[in-house]
Amino acid sequence: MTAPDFPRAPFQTMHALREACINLRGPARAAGQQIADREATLTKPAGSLGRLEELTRWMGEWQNRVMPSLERIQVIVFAGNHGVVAQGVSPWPSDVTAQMVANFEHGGAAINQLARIGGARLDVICLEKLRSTRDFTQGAAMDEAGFLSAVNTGYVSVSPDTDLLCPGEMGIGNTTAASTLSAALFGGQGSDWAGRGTGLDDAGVTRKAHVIDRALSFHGESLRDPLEAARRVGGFELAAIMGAVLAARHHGIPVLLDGFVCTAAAAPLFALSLDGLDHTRLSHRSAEAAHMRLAGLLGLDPLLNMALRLGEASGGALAIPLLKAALACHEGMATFADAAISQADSDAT
Ligand SMILES: Cc1cc2ncn([C@H]3O[C@H](COP(=O)(O)O)[C@@H](O)[C@H]3O)c2cc1C
Ligand SMILES: O=C(O)c1cccnc1
Repeated sequence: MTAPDFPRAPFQTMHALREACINLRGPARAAGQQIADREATLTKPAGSLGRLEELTRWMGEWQNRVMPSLERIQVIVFAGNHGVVAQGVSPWPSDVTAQMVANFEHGGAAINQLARIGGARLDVICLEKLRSTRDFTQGAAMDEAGFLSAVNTGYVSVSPDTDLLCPGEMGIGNTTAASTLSAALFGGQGSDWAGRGTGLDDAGVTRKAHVIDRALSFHGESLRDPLEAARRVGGFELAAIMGAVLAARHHGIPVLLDGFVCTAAAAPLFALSLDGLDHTRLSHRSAEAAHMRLAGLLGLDPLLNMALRLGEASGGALAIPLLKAALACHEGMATFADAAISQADSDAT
């Protein structure tokens, strides 16, 4: 578990970042067609491996490979702290963020186990030495320099030769940032987006909803721009996730998004460009109530429904074996010709 050496920051200005979010490469349709053609020859009724078939095609189209690879998988957990914790939005103190980073480093967290099972490398990256953002009910969470630095850190943490990226986060208070950012991007009020996070009771959820409403009215029209919304009511680790997901797009790396916080962090890319998350799949449906509201708005259909509500990239890591299974079938199955199996009467299908 090592932090990579960082090359020069790719985005010096908000304008440069915005351009990079808008000028996106598309999928390699020719590779996808070849994958579909091979799939049709494999010894099974057409379409019978359901979403596994679609996942293979998706990986191949973004990797631009007729035979996709899952040799090099990167799980990256970005850690950051949140000034809005001062408003009583989490049952846990901000100190837990650093304590969990130490736990990641000692191999004791859920993500250590799940990344190992998935055969993935795990990087843990602390943003701003875990200095808190500004309380966004009273000002912008980040200034432009801090926001860009976090986006750049996320961007350069993705190795261009990675086959699959699973981004995740650790940051006490960050479900409030995710809810506020979701409301800023897609509308609605605090009560539409506030959930229990790490275990708030009903009174706590009501308080959290009011905090979100106060932030929305404080920032007002400035939230109309997705990057401004991410800077004003997001967080350092959310900005880094956005940077990492953008880097994956530029390098042709498919991405498994995690739960509510990770999905909200990536959502500005969709708000800036409707195809901005086409290289991602949603690994799972989080138990955080607003996750499915957000997923529906983004057009993302979760692969797993395991009632996880953890973060840390846990859902993404848990779904890696599904992708490996899809690939194993595509790669290893015999064709009808190889196995000398008669095919269905095409008039009857
Ligand atoms: C021990 C512990 C480990 C965690 N791992 C992820 N989270 C998750 O919970 C936090 C968000 O929830 P809220 O907004 O309610 O604070 C984030 O750190 C998230 O990654 C954890 C939380 C705790 C307490
Ligand atoms: O779904 C998530 O991302 C989530 C839910 C609860 C706590 N932390 C993260």
